[in-house]
Amino acid sequence: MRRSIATVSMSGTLRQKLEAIAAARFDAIELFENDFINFNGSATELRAMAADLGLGIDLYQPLRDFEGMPDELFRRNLERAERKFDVMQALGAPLMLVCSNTSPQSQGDAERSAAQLHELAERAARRNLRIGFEALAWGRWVKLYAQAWRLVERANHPHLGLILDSFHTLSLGDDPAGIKDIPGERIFFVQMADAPLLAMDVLQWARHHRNFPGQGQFDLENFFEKTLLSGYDGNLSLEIFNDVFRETPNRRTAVDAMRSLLYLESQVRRRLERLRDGTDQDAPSDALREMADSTLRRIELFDPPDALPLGGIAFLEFGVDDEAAVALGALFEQLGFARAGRHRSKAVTLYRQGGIKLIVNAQPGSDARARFDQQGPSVCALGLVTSDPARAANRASALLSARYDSPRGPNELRLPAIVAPGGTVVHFVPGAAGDVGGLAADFVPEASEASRTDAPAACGLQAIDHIAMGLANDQFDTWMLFCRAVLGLQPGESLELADPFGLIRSCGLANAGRSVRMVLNVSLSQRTRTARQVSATGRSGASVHHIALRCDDIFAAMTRLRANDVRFVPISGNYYDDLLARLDLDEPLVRRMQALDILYDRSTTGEYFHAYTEAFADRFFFEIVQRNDYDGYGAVNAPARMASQEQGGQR
Ligand SMILES: O=C(O)c1ccc(O)c(O)c1
Ligand SMILES: [Mg+2]
Repeated sequence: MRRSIATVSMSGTLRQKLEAIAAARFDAIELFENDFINFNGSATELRAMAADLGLGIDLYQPLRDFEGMPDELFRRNLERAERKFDVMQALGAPLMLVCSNTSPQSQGDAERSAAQLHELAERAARRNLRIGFEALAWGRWVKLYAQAWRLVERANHPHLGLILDSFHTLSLGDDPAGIKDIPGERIFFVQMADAPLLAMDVLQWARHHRNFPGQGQFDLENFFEKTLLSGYDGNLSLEIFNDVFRETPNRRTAVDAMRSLLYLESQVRRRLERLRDGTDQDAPSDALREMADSTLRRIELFDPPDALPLGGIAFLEFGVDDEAAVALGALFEQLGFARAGRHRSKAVTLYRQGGIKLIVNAQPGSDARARFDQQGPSVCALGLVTSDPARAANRASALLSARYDSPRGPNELRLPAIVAPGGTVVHFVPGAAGDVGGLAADFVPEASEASRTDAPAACGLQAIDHIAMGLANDQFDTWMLFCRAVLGLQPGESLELADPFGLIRSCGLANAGRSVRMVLNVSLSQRTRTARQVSATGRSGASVHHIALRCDDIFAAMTRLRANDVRFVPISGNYYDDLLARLDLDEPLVRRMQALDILYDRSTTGEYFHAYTEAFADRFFFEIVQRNDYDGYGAVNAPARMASQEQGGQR
């Protein structure tokens, strides 16, 4: 299958788009007509430019408002088409996309529409070109792929075929199951687009909010599987109209685009293998198993190493300078962390409590220190536990993440590591290497620690429950795809939360075992605290915004943390009165929460107690959580937290 992308999907001039698309190793483009019309060169020049970059121009699109027109308009349409055929021949583009008519002048007479499409295909055939007909979800008469296919069948011309676009099918809630019964060779092109589920006018949704497979909520794996089962083996293409992509640096967009296709292919490959092997939930018929088998033989779908189960967040590493190292170390001790060791050769300190490991890195010349210089104190790296770190890194590389190689001192452990979008380093840590995840070797206990009389007592914090990222608007989709494709996390629901100065969009992701959780937060306003923290990251556009630490008894933990003078975000008394009004809770329990600024949420399965520390250096803060069979992140309480942070005051 040739992997391709429509030029409308990214920012830049046409030349810049093509360069980014080629750099991400696409085979071809769909040339969006406006990009050509506004190009300051001829079709021949564009053809040469694409060829130099190794890109085919596989589709010219779209020709609008064609089928079902009154005779006079039909004649004009044919003239228009002939001129576009001239352009296509000069471009070397073999296929034209005709989208279903949206004009009020079009007539719903299928015979007329089929005859007109036949004539168009006949004209195309004379030039050895082909026509693909696509149902737009808002077409006047043709909205569904089945309707488009009926017209194509009726027109009955070998140079006329069907074009599928997942957006139009899935936005209308139509079932793609019927696609597998269409002869694959009559499907001339396939466009893949995902989208968040939004209750809005379908045209606005389609023109502004599409995104790449794996970034939205459509079931594209099912759609693509059905397409492949038809026997189709043409282009796998992306056609994404998205307001944010129009301004996102196009090199990143192109890499996201390719990653989304590689991920989709690999997921569908596994689905087809399960279908072939009969290991799917519903027992497939022999015929279906046979179809899956022949599809897998016919098409080389991408086959990266499988995502490995993750076993937790092994550590977080903070980039600081000497001064911030002291301040952050002091905060960690207040939080009940013990200084567990100093790095053999670097200005790096390890803090531990329960199963949590926090590393403070102030080593001059290190990448951590460079991150501090750019952004102030921040999480520069994290470790994820997996049984096979090399394999996890190989999957990440296969899915286009860059490798990270740290400079290594004598006898130091080097963990396979990759770079997450925006520069945070993700190390893969072997689960088997003891409870320090193999890090122990790098750190030596400080002799003075053992004899310290002021060493902090633990506060009962056991594990890193989740980390929340603050993201620039154009990083959200990039991170969503990274978390799903590279790390194998699955998203929960996407929510909008009210900060006093704007809305925050928030989506949690977790692994199947729920030992690794990430929350992606993006500010839709420039004025929220999240937005200010994100802008402090400069071009990176992504940084850890808070770190949630889990305990088994939050009342005991909070009492100790308070005794250590940890400063928490104060919560309004009105919040607790509202809790009592909303939920059937014990008043003494609520008053105990109030005394400790503990927030509360309940789901059908369980309960969540949580509290927030004041921010460190206005960059990130900690959340103390207790989870009782609860799977969310207390999002209903985020507005209370954000309002309190803005109103100031402390306890
Ligand atoms: O929004 C549109 O006009 C439009 C054009 C061409 C397409 O392939 C499509 O899916 C939508
Ligand atoms: Mg389309």
